[in-house]
Amino acid sequence: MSADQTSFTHPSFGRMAANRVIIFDTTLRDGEQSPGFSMNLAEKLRMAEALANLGVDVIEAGFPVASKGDFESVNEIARHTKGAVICALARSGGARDIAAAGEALAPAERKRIHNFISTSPLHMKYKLRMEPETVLELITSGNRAARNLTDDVEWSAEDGSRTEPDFLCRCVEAAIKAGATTINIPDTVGYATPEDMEAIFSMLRARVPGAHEVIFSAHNHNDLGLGVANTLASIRGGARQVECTINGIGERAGNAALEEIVMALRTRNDQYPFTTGINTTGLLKVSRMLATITSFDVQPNKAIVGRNAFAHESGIHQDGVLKNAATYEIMTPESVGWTRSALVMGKHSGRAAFRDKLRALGYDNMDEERLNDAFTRFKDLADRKKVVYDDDIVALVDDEARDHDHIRFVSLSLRSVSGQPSEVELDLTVDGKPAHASATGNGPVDAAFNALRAAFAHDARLALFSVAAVTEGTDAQARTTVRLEEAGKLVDGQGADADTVVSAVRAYVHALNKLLVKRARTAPEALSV
Ligand SMILES: CC(=O)SCCNC(=O)CCNC(=O)[C@H](O)C(C)(C)COP(=O)(O)OP(=O)(O)OC[C@H]1O[C@@H](n2cnc3c(N)ncnc32)[C@H](O)[C@@H]1OP(=O)(O)O
Ligand SMILES: CC(C)C(=O)C(=O)O
Repeated sequence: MSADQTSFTHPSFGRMAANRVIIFDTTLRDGEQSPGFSMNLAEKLRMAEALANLGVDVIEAGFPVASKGDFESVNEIARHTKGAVICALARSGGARDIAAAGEALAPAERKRIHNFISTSPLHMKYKLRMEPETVLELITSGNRAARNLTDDVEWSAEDGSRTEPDFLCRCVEAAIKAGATTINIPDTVGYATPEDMEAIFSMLRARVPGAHEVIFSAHNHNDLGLGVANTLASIRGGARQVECTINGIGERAGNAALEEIVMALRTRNDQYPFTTGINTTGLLKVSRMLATITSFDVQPNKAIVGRNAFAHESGIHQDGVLKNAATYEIMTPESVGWTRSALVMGKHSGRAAFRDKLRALGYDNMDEERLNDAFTRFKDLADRKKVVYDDDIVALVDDEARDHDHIRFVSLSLRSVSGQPSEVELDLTVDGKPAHASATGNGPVDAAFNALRAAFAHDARLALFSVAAVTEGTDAQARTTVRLEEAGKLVDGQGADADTVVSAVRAYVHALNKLLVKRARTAPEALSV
């Protein structure tokens, strides 16, 4: 079919608009071939159902001659999975392969036999050890045999991108004459460039007799990271079927990723005025299903489905997204199945995101001074902690949000050598005036509390001291509680900091402030001691 035709007729799809691109998913065949990604029958059936529900046009279910398990998988998927064409792979020169494919596909509503053979000089000489004329003969015999079993026949020129152009044209012509209705040109080893792939399809459509009667297909691998780019270029050259896998899994560096191709066509429809049948809001769910089944998660920065794909940490980006998401998002997260963008609070975050996070956590009306103090502490914490969780922010904001701040913690320095008394230098402000003290003690917390007594004399008794982690991980903040008892009154103070000693001092200062407030309520002149 030519790219400028108004429509084309396909044995399995009937009449299709010229701008419709057929999505051929090979997650269960090429994807499953790659080391560590094998799936059992139940898993393949679940994936096949998910792919059909996603709107994939063709599901390549396996290579039936490879094993009884592969045969059974193709056969069961053919029996149970509705809504998509079910496809099976076979070698062009393998009569048993093609017969096995036909038998395995028998229950399918719509079936495709996909046969292939290498056509590049390297593959013919060293792998097949066949002369080109023999390969041409097998192309003819293989496609005839497949066409006797189904009208929907695909033929692939394995290593097609490294095949001599004249010979490739001869092979494609032979395949079409023998009954192939889809011609697939794989960049089997991921060697091609976008320019190569566009030129190959343009050449074939211009030179091969009968080219306008078939659908051209691209199958690109990602060894140079060009799988998706080469696929788009193939479409520009006239391909109207693309072969791809979920999460880009496949041999070696994988295949072109389905989610990336589909969203590239959708997002850059200005340059690629093509449609697919994919329900894009289902992309993340299918991606995660595959990751769960194979126990291989995608990398965080994986396009479309990686956990960072719609996550923003840097303050300038967060500020931009809060003002207008389109400043840093070229598609909506919801369009691919995320519920929302994520503003990740970390050392690169700014005030705009911090304020937005506080609102989300229920701190709507913090005054600017306290917010700035809390933000400063947040940034210090973020410099020390790999991930700052909401609980961390709640803990440190609660510290800053307290009304009673006659005494405020400023800084602490600690010298602690095992077997020797710990030494602490402590700086506070008391009603805005600086207060400094140093002290020693049996351990850093004891020394810190002794320094507190020296900086702000008081008689209260330490009734309780406890420490808990705010979140998981060794870099978690310590949440501490200090209970003071004075004249029968008990007060509890809380503190939080990644440094346990600082957290303890904050909790003690919080308790002291509460005591001072209690005194003020019972004897106003008793604020100072
Ligand atoms: C690019 C791709 O992803 S192609 C698909 C790759 N997938 C697989 O290989 C699926 C799993 N493979 C298998 O189970 C096996 O390789 C089988 C069942 C296909 C063949 O097994 P075996 O008969 O043991 O052959 P083996 O795997 O050792 O070698 C492959 C043979 O097929 C031949 N061959 C490869 N492609 C073709 C072809 N398109 N047409 C005819 N013969 C071919 C090779 O020349 C080799 O023949 P040789 O043994 O005479 O040298
Ligand atoms: C069999 C063909 C389509 C293939 O997987 C490849 O060449 O990469």
